[in-house]
Amino acid sequence: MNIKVAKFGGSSLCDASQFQKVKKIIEKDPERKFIVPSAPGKRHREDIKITDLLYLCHAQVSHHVPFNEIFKVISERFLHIAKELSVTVDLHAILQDIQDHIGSGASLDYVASRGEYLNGIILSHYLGCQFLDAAEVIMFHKNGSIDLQETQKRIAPYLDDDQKYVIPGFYGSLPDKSLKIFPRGGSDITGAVVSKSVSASIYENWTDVSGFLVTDPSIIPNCKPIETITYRELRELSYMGAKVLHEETIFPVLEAGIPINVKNTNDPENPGTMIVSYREPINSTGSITGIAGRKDFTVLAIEKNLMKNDISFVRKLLSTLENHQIRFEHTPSGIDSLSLVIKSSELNGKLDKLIEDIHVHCKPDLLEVHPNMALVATVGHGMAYTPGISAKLFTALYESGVNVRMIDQGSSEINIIVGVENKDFEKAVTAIYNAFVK
Ligand SMILES: Nc1ncnc2c1ncn2[C@@H]1O[C@H](COP(=O)(O)OP(=O)(O)O)[C@@H](O)[C@H]1O
Ligand SMILES: N[C@@H](CC(=O)OP(=O)(O)O)C(=O)O
Repeated sequence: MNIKVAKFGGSSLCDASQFQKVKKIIEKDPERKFIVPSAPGKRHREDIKITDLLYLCHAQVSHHVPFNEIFKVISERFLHIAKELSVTVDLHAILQDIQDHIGSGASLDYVASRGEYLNGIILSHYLGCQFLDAAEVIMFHKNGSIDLQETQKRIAPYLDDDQKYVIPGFYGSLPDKSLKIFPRGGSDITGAVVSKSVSASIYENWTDVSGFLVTDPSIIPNCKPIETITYRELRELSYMGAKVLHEETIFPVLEAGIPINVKNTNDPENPGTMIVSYREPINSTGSITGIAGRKDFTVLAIEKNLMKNDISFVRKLLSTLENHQIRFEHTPSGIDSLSLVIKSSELNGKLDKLIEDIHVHCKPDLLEVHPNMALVATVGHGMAYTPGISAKLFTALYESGVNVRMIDQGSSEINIIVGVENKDFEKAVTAIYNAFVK
């Protein structure tokens, strides 16, 4: 029998009524054998995710401030879900144990992971499935990278029975048995790691939208969904800010070619989006796959006459960044000019010294700092080979009055990135969407 892995995000498990939808989905398909839950997410716009409350608990304890009030909110949320679902597991004892551990200075990774752990326990009881603690099966190397071989070995004993298993998302264990979490949003990565480890026929990622949409629905309401997208396109879009899937999700499933199906827990019959290794390139109708972007970058624009003749210039510039431990995103360049696009958060408290050091080591003729920039990526497999795409994109931006401050097609032929001012970000996304999709 094929094995399917089904990951349910925090929005799919935010309250008892969402759990009921999840149960129907799991019961509908016997192949859905491994279920990966996140912690309860937001029930409405102003709500707070359980994971955020757990981070807050840890911060309170590290500042020697009482955390009991916040922990009470967390406990009540889980107890309420369990009560509404008539789940009889003794949550009080488990919650007390967690509270004691947090109070005695448990690690951030332990504290942050408890939302998935508790949700996993409730979900497994509610579904009548086995609970498989991620601490026992999702294994990391000492250096913090995922140990796929060991994970596969640990999950192997559970493959051939007729049980279904709930494995909480977001965390696993280091070789010394301490807990380690993935980056925020990382339950998606757990789902991919489990899929790879069990050679799943498909990795279903259940969320609150009907698949990967062409762009962020908070900018374009009723945005069109993407039917099929390649891993590479997805990687570009999620790296550039499309929130649905964590940007590292594809790596475990990429080599094995396991398709990811993004589906909507609130509309389970909708086919959602299939993420696959290959699809036909976009054709001469000039369509695109998606648009994503982020605000708050700073561009350092550097000019130096005969820059290309100074063979050590780029090395000196990048060494200066390295000395300050600053990561950059893009480096569009011209004959005698080069720009560094850096997340503004990377520069906090470091900008003045960085500029001083660039002047000392690289001696540029001109160095300008442009803060408050946003990047907008338009992504589509085969875009570079399709005449007219750039013209359409830049015409749309021009006609909307968006001032394009930077262009970067990079070496990947599936992406055109433009830099605009933060204030023009939504306008730029809307202009591109209307030109290509509407
Ligand atoms: N391109 C996009 N397609 C779909 N959703 C997007 C996109 N960009 C941003 N989003 C947002 O991502 C949300 C789903 O991601 P997330 O909140 O992490 O879900 P989950 O709780 O299921 O993990 C959607 O509700 C939507 O608001
Ligand atoms: N709960 C964790 C992990 C996660 O992936 O959550 P979600 O699936 O709701 O994005 C977080 O908030 O970061």
